[in-house]
Amino acid sequence: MLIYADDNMPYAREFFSHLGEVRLFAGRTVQPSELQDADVLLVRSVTKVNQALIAACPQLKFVGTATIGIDHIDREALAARGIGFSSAPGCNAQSVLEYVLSSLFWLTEKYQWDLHSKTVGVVGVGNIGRLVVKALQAMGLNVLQCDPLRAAQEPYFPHLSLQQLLPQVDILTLHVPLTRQGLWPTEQLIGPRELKQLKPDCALINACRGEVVDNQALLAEANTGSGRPLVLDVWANEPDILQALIPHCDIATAHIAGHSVEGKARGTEMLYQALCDQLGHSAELNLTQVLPEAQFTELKINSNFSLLDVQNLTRLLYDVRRDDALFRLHLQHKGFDWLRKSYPARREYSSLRLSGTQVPTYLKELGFSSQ
Ligand SMILES: NC(=O)c1ccc[n+]([C@@H]2O[C@H](COP(=O)([O-])OP(=O)(O)OC[C@H]3O[C@@H](n4cnc5c(N)ncnc54)[C@H](O)[C@@H]3O)[C@@H](O)[C@H]2O)c1
Ligand SMILES: O=C(O)[C@H](O)[C@H](O)COP(=O)(O)O
Repeated sequence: MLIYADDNMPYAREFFSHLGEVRLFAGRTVQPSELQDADVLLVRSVTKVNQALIAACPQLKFVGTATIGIDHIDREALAARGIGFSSAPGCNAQSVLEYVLSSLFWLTEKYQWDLHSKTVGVVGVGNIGRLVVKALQAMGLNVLQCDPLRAAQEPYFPHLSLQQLLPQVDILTLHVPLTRQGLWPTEQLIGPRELKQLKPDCALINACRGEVVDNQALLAEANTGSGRPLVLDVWANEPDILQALIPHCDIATAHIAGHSVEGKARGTEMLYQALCDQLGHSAELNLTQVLPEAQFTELKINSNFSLLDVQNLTRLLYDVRRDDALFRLHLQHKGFDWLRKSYPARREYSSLRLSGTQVPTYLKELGFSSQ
């Protein structure tokens, strides 16, 4: 069996070699003709699995994407050929939460906010949005939620429409999939009209998909001197992004919010399990067997630890300013995809075990583990 895997998919050989021959390919630039003898195709978000690619692979039996987003996959075309499919729902949700928290803590310091007096709007309350809501509420922030699909199914879900939510929030964070059809499409969900509905100083965080926000509208607003705090991990038309937006961003990164060591490895593991299920094999390897030891693993929390110390604690694991600095330094010469490919390791909060008799509950809600 020939298994083709994106060369940016960690541990692909470790997980899949006992099932077949693993060959690696460059995800962004691969041509369908390079994959024509594939039985299994394992991609990330940069490979478009469309009709042309599927037609070029007559033996294809399984396609997996080690990502949460599936807007690059033509699932109807896969189903029409009876090709098995799996994505990796939730694999990097914690990683995105940590990106959002680090960004919020930095904005708080930069603008000297009283974070706990802020109201945060979370749009899209699925795997990631739920973690964000839980973490912010645990720290005592006021959180408003917008998710019409959940509202339609869950009578007690505290949904506000986008129009109700926008004028009320001080920080808006987006966690929707990119969709172009259906009752609630998200392409350009935030455009000129929505920007006007926001408070002028409401911060905007986009770590879902670039096309969910009208990038030209953001630039037009920024060029008026609006000064709206901006955190952009994702951009319209990656990797050829609207570079004029970068100087207006407080944090600008290369679509790496989900790229923690655990987040990427979990994606590979989820595909491995899905392929084993399809083949009727039992899995021989799991995540804990492949993850390297973290550089530090234990920290004692004393009784005088307070909410004000959370920022310093989280910075031990991840400070988004590192990724912002790399982006501004290297984007021009090395490019968007180089930044993603050579992403330095970052471990999730759970890699640090907190000890002490009084580890606050909110730290567990943020994803830290305790003894
Ligand atoms: N930047 C990154 O590295 C990164 C990492 C992971 C995921 N993502 C993106 O984040 C998205 C969300 O991830 P997730 O795991 O939470 O997905 P999910 O499918 O679990 O949740 C998405 C939620 O959005 C809701 N939704 C859909 N349309 C909506 C609309 N018009 N308005 C409000 N809510 C709407 C859905 O009902 C769902 O609850 C992914 O689809 C992916 O594109 C980005
Ligand atoms: O949808 C996702 O899971 C994320 O956007 C993912 O982290 C994107 O990373 P890529 O697959 O492009 O490496």
